[in-house]
Amino acid sequence: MSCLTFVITSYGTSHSVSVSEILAVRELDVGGGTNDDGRWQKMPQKLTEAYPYAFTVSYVERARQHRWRCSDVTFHCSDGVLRQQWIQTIREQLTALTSRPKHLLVYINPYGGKQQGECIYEQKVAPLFACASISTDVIVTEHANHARDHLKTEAELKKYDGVVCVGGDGMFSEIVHGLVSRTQRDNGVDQNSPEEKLVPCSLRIGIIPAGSTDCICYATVGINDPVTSALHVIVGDSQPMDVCSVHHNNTFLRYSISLLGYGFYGDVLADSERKRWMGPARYDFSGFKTFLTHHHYEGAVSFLPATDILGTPRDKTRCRAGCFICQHDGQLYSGDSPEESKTAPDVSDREYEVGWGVVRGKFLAINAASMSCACPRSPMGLSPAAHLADGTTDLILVRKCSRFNFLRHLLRHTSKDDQFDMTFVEVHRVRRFRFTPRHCQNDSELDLRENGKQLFSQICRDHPACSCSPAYSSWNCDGEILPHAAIEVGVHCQLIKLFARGIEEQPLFEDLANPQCAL
Ligand SMILES: CCCCCCCCCCCCC/C=C/[C@@H](O)[C@H](COP(=O)(O)O)NC(=O)CCCCC
Ligand SMILES: Nc1ncnc2c1ncn2[C@@H]1O[C@H](COP(=O)(O)OP(=O)(O)O)[C@@H](O)[C@H]1O
Ligand SMILES: [Ca+2]
Repeated sequence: MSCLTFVITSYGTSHSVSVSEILAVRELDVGGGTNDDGRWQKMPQKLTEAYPYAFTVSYVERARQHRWRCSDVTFHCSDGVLRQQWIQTIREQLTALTSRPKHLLVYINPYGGKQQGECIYEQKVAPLFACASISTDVIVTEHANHARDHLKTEAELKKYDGVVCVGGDGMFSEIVHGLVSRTQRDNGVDQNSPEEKLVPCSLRIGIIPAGSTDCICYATVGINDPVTSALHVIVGDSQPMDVCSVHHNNTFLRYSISLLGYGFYGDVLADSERKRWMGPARYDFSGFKTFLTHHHYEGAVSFLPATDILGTPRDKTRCRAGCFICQHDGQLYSGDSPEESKTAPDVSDREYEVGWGVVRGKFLAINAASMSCACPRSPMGLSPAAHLADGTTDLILVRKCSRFNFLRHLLRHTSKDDQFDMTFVEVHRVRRFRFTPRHCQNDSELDLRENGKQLFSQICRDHPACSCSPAYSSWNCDGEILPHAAIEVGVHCQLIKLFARGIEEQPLFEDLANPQCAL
């Protein structure tokens, strides 16, 4: 990686910036004393006299908790020709970085989170894209599924180097559905077949967090911060991600990237949707209420364990930037046997159809986490050792237990304690799974739900003191409710790519305010 190294004379220390982390370079009018953005430059008189020709380099600076900031360093030259040579050379180096996007399609959900999407984009993100000479087409959505349908049918995707969504996990899910469906249609792939091998999407997706949970951003960047996310887009990062497909009776329902949760998380979501006016706090309210109702659900979970992989859900190591396991698609054997290593295991690989396991019983929660699902509420996540791009999902089964024990389990999500180290919890790293609720024997499941059983569920939900449990919960699929309880799920290894790099290990910090350098 090429590095621009500069000496900071005022401190007598040296500091290097990788070209890949330079955002832009521009001339500076020393006489005027201000930057392009109007910020006042403090320049010693002697320096400006001896070196009157200046230029400013904007680059990525790392701050605490995985936060990135745009910093400026100003260089002073003794003559104008030298300055032009420097500016031209840096611009040539930046142009050679082919992974950087030049033209982006941006969707803003004005309705997600605290309804600040437009303001966040205009104030924090658009100026950075402009500084990095990225042009954009911006669409503020007018209704749910606007972005999904636009991507699926209308958007001229060839014009763009990526798609950016400003919103939460639900908005990101819309973008994924639009892009994945469009890619399958363009390649003649039938999404309704659970066995079908899907074609990966070529366009990368950027997430500017402006939703309620924003767990996909948090788990891929390490923080929910619009500026940090915008900078990851500008430098052209690329992080592959697994995607789960969800089917019911050979009919495609949805894709899931983070959490598929039945029981507790399904009930929290169903209740919280009626309280959207509360904003992100709706999850705390509904979470507490759902915890008090303490409903369990009966059924059978069958699953195909990923036995041929590196890593387990109980590992102490974490998926981080440059993760070794994800680089090898999670496979145990790589390198020596070319055929084995080239093909990522996928839901369509028949050889994996052997060795299914089955667990029957009463469950408080059935969760599938294709990634850690870390978020501000749970900084380690639902499955702290899950990988972003290993072709597996962690299936977490929480059996019926006392309220006290369930509370202990939930509270462990907020600390470093192991939430799986409890007798009523089991976790399996799987490639596929199915769930069949006990009362679901055939296709009439939905009819039943819409009639008597649904009514029964509602009565029980409204009377938490009642000791009986409803027959069905709902699936929470990245924050959207699924209409079916009986589902079949398969993981598609690295189907999409984000403008992210995974969570970086924490660096040491230096405080370099407004450095000035002589060349
Ligand atoms: C009594 C203490 C309880 C503490 C429990 C903490 C556990 C939190 C784990 C959260 C996992 C979140 C997984 C992500 C799900 C999102 O996809 C989804 C939609 O997000 P968004 O579109 O941005 O709103 N969010 C949820 O389903 C919220 C679940 C909150 C549960 C309390
Ligand atoms: N303009 C709009 N009006 C209403 N709903 C929208 C609009 N644009 C997107 N949506 C929907 O809003 C829902 C929530 O969006 P999201 O950005 O995830 O916010 P939150 O994190 O608060 O749930 C998603 O289901 C998405 O489809
Ligand atoms: Ca995974």
